[in-house]
Amino acid sequence: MNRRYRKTIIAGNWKMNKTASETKKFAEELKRLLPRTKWCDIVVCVPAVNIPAALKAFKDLRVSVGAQNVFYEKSGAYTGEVSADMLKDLGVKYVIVGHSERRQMFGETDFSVNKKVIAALEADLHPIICVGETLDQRELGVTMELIALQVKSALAGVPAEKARRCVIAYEPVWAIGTGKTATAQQAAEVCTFIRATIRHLYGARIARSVTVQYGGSMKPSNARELLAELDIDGGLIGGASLEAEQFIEIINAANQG
Ligand SMILES: O=C[C@H](O)COP(=O)(O)O
Repeated sequence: MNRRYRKTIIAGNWKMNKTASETKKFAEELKRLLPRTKWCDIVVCVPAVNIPAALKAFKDLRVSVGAQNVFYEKSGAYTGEVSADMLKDLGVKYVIVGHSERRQMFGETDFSVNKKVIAALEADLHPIICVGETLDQRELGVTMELIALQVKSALAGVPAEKARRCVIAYEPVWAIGTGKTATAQQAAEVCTFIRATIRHLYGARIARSVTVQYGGSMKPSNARELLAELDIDGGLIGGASLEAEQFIEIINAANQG
């Protein structure tokens, strides 16, 4: 089975939720519930201001801490921004790039996503690159073209040895925070297409090793079915990652997949 070539990653995206003390409380609950053996990697992407608290709280749990955004310049007059080197220096391992909320509300484009991916990789971070279509785009029948464009743009100029460190998260915009999940078949179809796009860019060996996640209303009740699909190597989870018990159920589903 090809999955042995790549990591299964269950990543929580807390978005703009939880204070530093709530982060500590969550880590304590997670510690109590965490299975002894974990086949999947676990990541929690917290608000930037809570990264030090999260690193401290998750230190002994083998849970990696991720950021939700990064700026592509190394340093300078960019008020409010955080560089990849700053994240790396703190001990962050993953960073979400191009989430649809950032594309829709904060003017993120395929061009800035590409610059952020390159900056993250230069700092030895693992970018979690989000791609996904809106409902209009799905209904117009242009999902695959759009996904190919987003994947190719994000990886433009990224050499093969760095591409294998990227994670791609397929997040249909219509399924984010709506309670509507893509069916396992819909999600798998796009995740397989993402892998084919990577194969086209970098060849079969790299395509086999890149983790492709699904995100969009993933929860305990649908995680097992989604994660059973061979080309879905984990999840990027919003709402259900805020409750330790639900997050653990998804981790357990990945462990059994
Ligand atoms: O990054 C996570 C996604 O936006 C999914 O969020 P959700 O699980 O709340 O739908």
